[in-house]
Amino acid sequence: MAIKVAVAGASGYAGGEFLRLLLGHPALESGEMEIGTLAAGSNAGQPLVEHHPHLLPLAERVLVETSADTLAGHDVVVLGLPHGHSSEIAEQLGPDVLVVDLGADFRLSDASDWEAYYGSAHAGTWPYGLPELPGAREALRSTRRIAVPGCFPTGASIALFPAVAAGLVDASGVTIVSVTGASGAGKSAKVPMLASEVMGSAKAYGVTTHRHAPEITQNLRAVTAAPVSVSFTPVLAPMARGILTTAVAPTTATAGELRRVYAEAFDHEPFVHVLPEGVQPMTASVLGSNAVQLGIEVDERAGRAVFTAAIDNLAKGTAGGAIQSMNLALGLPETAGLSTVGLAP
Ligand SMILES: NC(=O)C1=CN([C@@H]2O[C@H](COP(=O)(O)OP(=O)(O)OC[C@H]3O[C@@H](n4cnc5c(N)ncnc54)[C@H](OP(=O)(O)O)[C@@H]3O)[C@@H](O)[C@H]2O)C=CC1
Ligand SMILES: CC(=O)N[C@@H](CCC(=O)OP(=O)(O)O)C(=O)O
Repeated sequence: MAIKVAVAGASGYAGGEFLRLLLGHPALESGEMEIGTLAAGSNAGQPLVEHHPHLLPLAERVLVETSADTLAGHDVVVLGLPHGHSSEIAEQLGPDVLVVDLGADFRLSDASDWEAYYGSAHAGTWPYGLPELPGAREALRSTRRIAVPGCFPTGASIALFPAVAAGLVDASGVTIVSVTGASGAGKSAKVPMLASEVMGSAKAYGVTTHRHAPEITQNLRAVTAAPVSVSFTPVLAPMARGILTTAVAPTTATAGELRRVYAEAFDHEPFVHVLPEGVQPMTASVLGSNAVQLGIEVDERAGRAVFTAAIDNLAKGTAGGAIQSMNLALGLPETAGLSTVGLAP
């Protein structure tokens, strides 16, 4: 019997990217996997391709409403819904169903962090879909519930955790600035995402308040007993996709010491590529792929380590990361359906 996959939020950016990647998945091509229900909210009843003209192999598919009934009878249910909508649906799906939540509902373990940043009751915590973090891959192999990380925490956590775990940076003084494309806000975003407002300008937002600060902090606290304090600022830039994160922390380590620790952490990781000294990542190099490109430098005059990370927010930052974790949970090759080569220039 083929593994049947349903996608809720299929008309959205994250759901659409999940489907694009799934269409190239070898299990789909071999018939081991099939695409079942494609669900939406207010756009239920419309053809999928009206929202995703690039998904032509699914040209016959019509979006249905999102409910426990329409999502029943699947082996995998992917939820690409706005925050706060996943737990009600997930509760109604059986424990044997693999539920992959692209939203934030189950990422944070501290209920008070959730309440402070999201302003609602905490739904719970699921295994975190970032296999590169220590211990995460093993947990994902045996789970039926996956909380896919936020796009900013994906790049920032990968950029920082080896240095923090090895005690090579002062984790109480981490400053992160991430430049992001507009698709991170979802297709429903209007002002200030109109092309006329995004093109030709860059602007910081969520300064001191962004909800990904506690998620990044949680990921770093998981690898060290030392104090962790993170300042996080996102910057919206005129591009459709991509995130370039710059993470800076005090250090007395040399670049060589840092590079040895990062080689140990990532030499065997299929999607994380540490670039040679002096070479900086760029978002174009990872677009459409599941790759993370990392730069590692030490500013000796300032006593700071400077880590840079490029990801595609919709690929490794959401749908690609989701497929990587889904593969692990289904016992499929972790890299199936995922490219490591981006679209540059
Ligand atoms: N965009 C990104 O880079 C990232 C997104 N995510 C997360 O993925 C999730 C989806 O984001 P994204 O795709 O960008 O958002 P979009 O706004 O592009 O899509 C939202 C989807 O949810 C559906 N939806 C909205 N309200 C309801 C409802 N009440 N009931 C059922 N379906 C509903 C929409 O359907 P309809 O078209 O009918 O309105 C649409 O399919 C969010 O939780 C987001 O935080 C995570 C990481 C990165
Ligand atoms: C440009 C832009 O608005 N980006 C979004 C990132 C969305 C995302 O990845 O994260 P969640 O899954 O936690 O919503 C933001 O800053 O809120």
